[in-house]
Amino acid sequence: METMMTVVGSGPLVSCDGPRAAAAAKEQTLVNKTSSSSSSSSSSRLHSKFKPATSVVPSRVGVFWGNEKRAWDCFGKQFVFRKGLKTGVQRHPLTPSKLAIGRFPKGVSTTVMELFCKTDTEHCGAIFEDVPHVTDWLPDLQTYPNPLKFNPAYSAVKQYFVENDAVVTKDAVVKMTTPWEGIHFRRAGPREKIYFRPEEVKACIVTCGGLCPGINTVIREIVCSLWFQYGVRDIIGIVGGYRGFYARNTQTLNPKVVNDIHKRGGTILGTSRGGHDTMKIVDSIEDRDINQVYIIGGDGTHRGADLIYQEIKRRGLKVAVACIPKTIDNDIDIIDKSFGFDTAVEEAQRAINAAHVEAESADNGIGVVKLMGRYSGSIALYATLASRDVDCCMIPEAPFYLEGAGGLFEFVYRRLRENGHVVLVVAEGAGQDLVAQTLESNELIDASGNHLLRDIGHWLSQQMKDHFSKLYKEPVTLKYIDPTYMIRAIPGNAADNVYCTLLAHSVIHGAMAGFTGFTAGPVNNRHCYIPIARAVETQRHVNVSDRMWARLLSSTNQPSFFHDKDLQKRNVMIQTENGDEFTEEEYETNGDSEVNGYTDNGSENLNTEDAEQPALVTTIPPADPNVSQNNHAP
Ligand SMILES: Nc1ncnc2c1ncn2[C@@H]1O[C@H](COP(=O)(O)OP(=O)(O)O)[C@@H](O)[C@H]1O
Ligand SMILES: O=P(O)(O)OC[C@H]1O[C@](O)(COP(=O)(O)O)[C@@H](O)[C@@H]1O
Ligand SMILES: [Mg+2]
Repeated sequence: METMMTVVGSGPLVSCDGPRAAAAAKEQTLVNKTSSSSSSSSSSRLHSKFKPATSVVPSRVGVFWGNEKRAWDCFGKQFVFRKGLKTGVQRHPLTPSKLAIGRFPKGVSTTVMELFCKTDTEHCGAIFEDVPHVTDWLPDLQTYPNPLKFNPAYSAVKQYFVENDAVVTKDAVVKMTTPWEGIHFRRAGPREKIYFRPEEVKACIVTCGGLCPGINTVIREIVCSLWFQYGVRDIIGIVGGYRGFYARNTQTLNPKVVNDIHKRGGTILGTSRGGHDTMKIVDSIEDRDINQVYIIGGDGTHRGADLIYQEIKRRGLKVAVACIPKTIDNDIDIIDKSFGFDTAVEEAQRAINAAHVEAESADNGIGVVKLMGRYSGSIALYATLASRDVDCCMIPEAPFYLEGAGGLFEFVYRRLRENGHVVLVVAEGAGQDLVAQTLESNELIDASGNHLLRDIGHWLSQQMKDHFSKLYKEPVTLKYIDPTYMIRAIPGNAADNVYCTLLAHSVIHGAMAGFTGFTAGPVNNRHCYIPIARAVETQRHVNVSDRMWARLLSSTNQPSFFHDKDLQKRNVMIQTENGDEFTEEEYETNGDSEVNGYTDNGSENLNTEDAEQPALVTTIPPADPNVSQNNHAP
């Protein structure tokens, strides 16, 4: 490796005092110019010995990376690809998409290693899903010392810089016998060397898709961190989402402009759906000499960002593309949780509280609250668990039905009888199949191509009113609350603001270090860089077969709405008017399958004129204060 020391103009920004500062300032003016990226590209940064804390298998532990045909080891001379790297076979064009951290016996041959690397699932070890780096297509880029080294705020921090071979495991829980297995991501954080001279950086920020609490905080912290930590002075905002790249003027951003924007909801840059035109966007990036693109958005935005990154790579530009996952629905996989989610759940409490107060104050009060969640019921789940006032929570992942044994009507009837009121939370994507049965098919999409959902909250409320007014003499009092936009159009809370700050720091450190095509977020509470495409490969859903959903079910005691008839027969306890309890099966065997106005074929025995002797409860009896079927006070 050849290293040239070149004197450049004034250093970035940081002022320090004393002899250490003088030395630091001197060092700051030196640029470490490497003629080859073999020591600076992300591949070589991973050349370190990987040792387990305790050696559970008497084997050698190493780091190698490979694709389907080849494998490189990082410390054994016997492996030919090590030699290949030295002679200049850079990561490019043999860029492996994945890097495996493996364990293999001493003296193992290359052939065996190749076998190990054939598939990701081989027992050779863990998978490292690395992010791209600008040196993948520009191998001879210069590096520069990270100015944070001279920043008094950070220089005191021991081991401030993140080791280049630091990875974070996706699965925190591992087996003792195979602790290395599983997927790993590159740990986020500042690197000792950077690939952009701060004076040359022209950064832009764009926000796309729906709103989310905390977007302004992310914008603020990207601007302030670039400015104060790295000395970047040229930062612009792209106005109005992706289409702003080619259809709108830009906005100059500096710490003064963004000073108090974190106290406001929304995004000061504006946002939009649709309008993604990869070529026009990359043309605009080139024309404006932008070399760092920060994109804040959800799954759709990430798909668009990946196309931008691919086109930038195809054109061979020195431009870093970095995303910050934004989704109120918390539906981006891999990362622990998206920013703004906590704030949204907290705000949802206000709506649930209101529904509860209204329901409690009325005779046979029913409160219905609709919360956001297109395909993921995370907000509804967490808001329900947090509240304890909710009797039943319905989410897209858990189908439910209204009529018949084990259905929602029956459940609501029981809760009214027991508690005098009932509170329902429904995620916007829940029960779409049910709504579709009664409303005309109306396949509408928004400008981004997202399906527009039917209004389950309104539909459900109407169904409840119709059902209970037909069935009982006393009608129910139903209040429907739709706080949809209120929970996302607010500023982030304290915890989300701190989280947004960390996200902003993660992305700027990554971009300055030359990484690109990545999104950032915490995995097991450690911030990581994740390839953009990987982050949206799968969508996060509430897993109704895991313990979190079970916790909700046990907290509300709501029906699980299993369709399996046998399961229902085993689990559904039927209570007769005189208080006797039977399983549905026993009840059927006894020849009387009608309970509380419900028949076993799922249809109500309505109090209509042609029903000869309706065995109905025609009024909802007063609440019994000693009976409560859920875990909250009646
Ligand atoms: N598959 C895609 N390819 C390219 N751009 C996309 C894609 N999906 C969405 N986009 C763009 O991303 C932006 C935001 O997408 P959208 O789905 O509305 O919100 P979100 O990113 O929050 O999911 C829009 O400008 C849209 O045109
Ligand atoms: O009315 P809009 O802006 O299209 O937003 C509605 C949708 O936005 C969401 O909040 C999700 O938006 P994103 O995909 O942009 O994160 C959904 O919950 C909801 O269906
Ligand atoms: Mg989306």
